[in-house]
Amino acid sequence: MGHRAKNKQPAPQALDIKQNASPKKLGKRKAESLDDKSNARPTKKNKEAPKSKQKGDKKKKKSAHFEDDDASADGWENVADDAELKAQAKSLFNNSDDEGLDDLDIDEFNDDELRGPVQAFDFGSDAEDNEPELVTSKAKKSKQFERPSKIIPTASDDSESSSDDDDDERITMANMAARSKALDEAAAAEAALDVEEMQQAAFNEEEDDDLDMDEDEEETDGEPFQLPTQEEKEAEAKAGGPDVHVVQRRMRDCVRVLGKFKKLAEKGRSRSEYISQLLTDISSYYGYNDFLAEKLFQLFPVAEAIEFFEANEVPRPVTIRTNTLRTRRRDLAQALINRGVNLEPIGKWTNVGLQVFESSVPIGATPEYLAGHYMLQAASSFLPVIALSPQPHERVLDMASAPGGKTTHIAALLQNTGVVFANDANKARTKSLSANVHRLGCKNVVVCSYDGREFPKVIGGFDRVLLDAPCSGTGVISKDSSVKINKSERDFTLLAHLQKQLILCAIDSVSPDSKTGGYVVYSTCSVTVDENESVVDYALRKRPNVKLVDTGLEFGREGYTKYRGKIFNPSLSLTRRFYPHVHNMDGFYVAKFKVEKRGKAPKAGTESEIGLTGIEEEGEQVAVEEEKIAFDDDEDRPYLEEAKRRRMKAKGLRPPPRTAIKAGA
Ligand SMILES: C[S@@+](CC[C@H](N)C(=O)[O-])C[C@H]1O[C@@H](n2cnc3c(N)ncnc32)[C@H](O)[C@@H]1O
Repeated sequence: MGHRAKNKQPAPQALDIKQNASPKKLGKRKAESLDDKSNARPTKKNKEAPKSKQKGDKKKKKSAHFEDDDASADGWENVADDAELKAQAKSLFNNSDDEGLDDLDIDEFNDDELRGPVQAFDFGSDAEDNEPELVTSKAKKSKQFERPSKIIPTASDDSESSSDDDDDERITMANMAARSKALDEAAAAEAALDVEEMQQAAFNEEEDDDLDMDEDEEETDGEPFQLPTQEEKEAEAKAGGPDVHVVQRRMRDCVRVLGKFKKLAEKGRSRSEYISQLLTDISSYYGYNDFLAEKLFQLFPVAEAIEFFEANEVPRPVTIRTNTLRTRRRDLAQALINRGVNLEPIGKWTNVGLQVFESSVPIGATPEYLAGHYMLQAASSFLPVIALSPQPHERVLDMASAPGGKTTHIAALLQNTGVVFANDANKARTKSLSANVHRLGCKNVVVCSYDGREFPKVIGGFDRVLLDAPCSGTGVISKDSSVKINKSERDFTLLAHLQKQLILCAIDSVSPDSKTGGYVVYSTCSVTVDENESVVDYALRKRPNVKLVDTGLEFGREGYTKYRGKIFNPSLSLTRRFYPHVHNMDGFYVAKFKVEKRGKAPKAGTESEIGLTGIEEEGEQVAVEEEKIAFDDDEDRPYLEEAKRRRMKAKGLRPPPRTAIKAGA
């Protein structure tokens, strides 16, 4: 267990600077900047709203909102007085009455337990089982919806403190989209430079002073920092590892030096030495295995990586999805408020989601919960279904569906028309799936249990397919910290191949003749490129009859089009990444494909149909492969063979030795 994990017991720190800032933890620079902020200007809210209104009891205000019938257009955040609050509440909750297709939702406290290949799941830990325990406490409230504090000031901190008044506002689900956009923009410049720099450093072990981006800038970042010597490291190891404060300070220093390498680095030390020290400290401080720490670290510019690791130490907001088959969001909100639940609408991007700040009753065991009025579901889990956008009367396949958060969301959007085939390879998990389907009153769901790779042989011709794939769960580490230590390189390789097989089957299960649909949505609760862009890019290469289309999601970072030497189809930028430290939701990835008839695809690079056909690979155009359905190429063969052996084993048969399969293949 890492230092940070060991010291994690207290509730996560919120960004309420006055309450939570600890000079000891945040370090000198941060502490100083916090002192400054203690005299900070009032937030926009403070400025705009009369004091007496602001101090009012939030819960009381909200009750008033739900009672009022006047309509208004905006969300909660800028509300100035009670009348306006009421009007806005009405407006917000009226949206859910529309039951439009944009207000999808889905659950996902479940997904954490559902990750990984079917054999690897912990069948006993169904999240639905945990729901009744979920009582949000007052203490939790201030922590949950605010951005986690950071041990290291970053570029995004700077941009926050220097930009307009909005920046002082806490991050809620409601203002998250706008905040994340601003953060994205601020981080973009740093990211572009820093990622490039990181990548080069990774490929090139030699010191490269030219990578210093800040050489012309005035040096304002303090003393050069000296890495520990070999003797110091040995002494540290002898003493049972470094002191937590030493590690914190060293991490801060390494980030600082890596930001201004030429100015601050010790003479004769390479960038990769600093990165290596930082990675060692990240592993020990946060409790990751070295492999995963590095894999996740590589995803971000240096300072942002620390934000990501910090965010994984903090629980995400508790959110629920209104089941519009049973109730309306404003009615549900009112009912829960009456029970002492403090909540508010999530954001404008969903009209069925509610964020729960505190509750005196277990959110997973209220009469409304038991009556199926809502699903306890992470906000990120709404996203794939929003992207899927199922239309009434369609036939939809949810290929990996247990315990059914997204299935029941799809069913609600279909308004109990059409049909949802809710499949999951894990039969045990289909029990909780069926239970949820019943509880939420979904009458258009067929539950089945096949290996997803058997589709479309089992049944095909769907209007839409959701593949919420089994994954490593690197996006939900705050819920399941075991991921930090139990994922190896081999797991990622195997998972990626299962995902590649499943995605081709998902594509092949869609009818290109669908009048209303013809879409596949691929999602994971993981942030690794192996499980996301690489899989989607593979599908584009193997299925020239598909192209990526816009997900329809209002926020999220663009998917990578190149990563550590890999070049993906440019249309990968249409896919979306979600991060805990940016969006205050679980790490998630969403891609949406349109499936066309085979053989109709134009050649790569023609018109705007990027991704519809093959891509340039090592200078050679990958041809349109009309009938290439089987996974019979060299890339897939070893994985297919391994899968075949596992299937035989599962059936109690003795698989032939690996060499024999190869010979007979
Ligand atoms: C991320 S979870 C799905 C969560 C679900 N979509 C929801 O919203 O509640 C992944 C699921 O994939 C299932 N699974 C694993 N391998 C599979 C396979 N080969 N075919 C179909 N399902 C599989 C697991 O049993 C697990 O329930």
